[in-house]
Amino acid sequence: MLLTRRFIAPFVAVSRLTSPSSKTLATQSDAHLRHQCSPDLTDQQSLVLDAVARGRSVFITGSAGTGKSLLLRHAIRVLRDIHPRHSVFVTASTGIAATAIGGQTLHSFAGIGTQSADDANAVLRDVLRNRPAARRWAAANALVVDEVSMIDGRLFDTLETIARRVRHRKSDDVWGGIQIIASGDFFQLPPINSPDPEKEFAFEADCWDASFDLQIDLSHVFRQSDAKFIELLQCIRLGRCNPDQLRLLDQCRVVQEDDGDQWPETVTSLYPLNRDVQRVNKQRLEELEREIVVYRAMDRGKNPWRKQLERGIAPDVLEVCVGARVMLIKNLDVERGLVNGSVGVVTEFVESSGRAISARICPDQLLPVVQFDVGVKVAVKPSSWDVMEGQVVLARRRQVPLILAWAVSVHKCQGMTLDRMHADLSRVFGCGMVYVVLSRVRSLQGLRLSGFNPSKIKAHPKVLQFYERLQFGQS
Ligand SMILES: Nc1ncnc2c1ncn2[C@@H]1O[C@H](COP(=O)(O)OP(=O)(O)OP(=O)(O)O)[C@@H](O)[C@H]1O
Repeated sequence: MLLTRRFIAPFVAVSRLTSPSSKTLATQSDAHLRHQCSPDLTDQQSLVLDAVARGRSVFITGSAGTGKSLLLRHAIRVLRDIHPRHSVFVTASTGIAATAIGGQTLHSFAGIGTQSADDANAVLRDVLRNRPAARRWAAANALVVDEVSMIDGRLFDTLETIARRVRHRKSDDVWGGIQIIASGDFFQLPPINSPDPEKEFAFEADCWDASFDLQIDLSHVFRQSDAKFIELLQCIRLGRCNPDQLRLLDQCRVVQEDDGDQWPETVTSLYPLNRDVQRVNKQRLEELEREIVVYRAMDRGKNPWRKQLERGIAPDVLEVCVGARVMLIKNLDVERGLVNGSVGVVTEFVESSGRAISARICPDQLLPVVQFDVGVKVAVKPSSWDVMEGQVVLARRRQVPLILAWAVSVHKCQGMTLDRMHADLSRVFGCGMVYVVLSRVRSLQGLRLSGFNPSKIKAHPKVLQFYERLQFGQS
């Protein structure tokens, strides 16, 4: 399922690859593909990797859980194989998303800080004065942009203008010839404070269609397997639920004294606001009345990169005790089910052997042992989160990859898969948020709701139109 613009037949009529180097690129990529296209990937996912390996620019979209993030990781590997490594820049619209894929924010890559992109010429002047930023633009052969849905159309156009002007000696093409791989779902979280109502979304940018050889809407949902639940989520995504579907959601409502066994005691609650998350976790931790072990993140690097890490998923300070519900925030061992979002309970602390944990993170050098709900028990060692520019590590955070799991914020749960979840929707606002929340959980059986009101299921009309256009182009 794909929209074609310059992508008329497989890899025909693509105007970008006319440079002498393009043949080399194709040969390298063919060899690469035989190696990379794992049989586990769907046809659509393989098609994307094939296009990426052939130097095409691709927009990857799809419902929650269709494998966009997994595919993007594969695509980054392909890009690093086909281009000189220092010329591949991995970015995302937010610090959390950027840190999750080992990149930097799009703003910091571009050298535009967080200022408004209203005046492309003024921004361009700033970028040209900012030598490291101008060098990055000049050096880039490929630019990855994750969570592109959170970038507004005016900024997208401004970035394209910067790329073309900085690189005019290299290429007059769109984005100055940079291969763009963007990923995101416009039905999920929208841009914040878009300055121009005509260009609220990136797909409204003048250069949007010209930017991509292939725009693909991934259709196979992996996170859920129950067809009824998948259909319900699709309807929520589109902002249209029928009465039968609303009844299904109604059955998930939390009733007082409900589910006496383990609901909602051991279940993660999702809240839109951070202050609710902190309040619930603090209260539950205190109720345990056990000795608390503190883990402080160990950072290196300068600002603004350090700041990006501080805004990321790994906490500055993690406080846990025996009995605390915790959630993994990294994929530790996918085969054993220890993935981003796996939850469990801290059962004990053990002294680390060797240098498994720095005294700067935990003076007593204790590791938390977690009994995960998937049945695996492990002593969790610190992990690293990097801010990368090309191949260079700009900043690094080391921390134990856990957060308290009684409550998690909607923004932090992006990309997570949860077996059981209680969602408090009373403070949900805007389009897409109900969908983001509900699409984290694997099954309807694992879902409990409070504060739900059908009027909160909303999709933006422009987004609906854009996806209709995608479907139309794909038919
Ligand atoms: N081809 C595949 N075969 C098996 N599992 C897959 C495949 N592609 C993705 N998955 C799995 O599906 C789950 C969801 O994938 P992923 O997180 O990449 O989806 P996503 O589209 O980025 O979701 P979201 O929009 O919610 O962030 C993950 O557990 C991932 O490993």
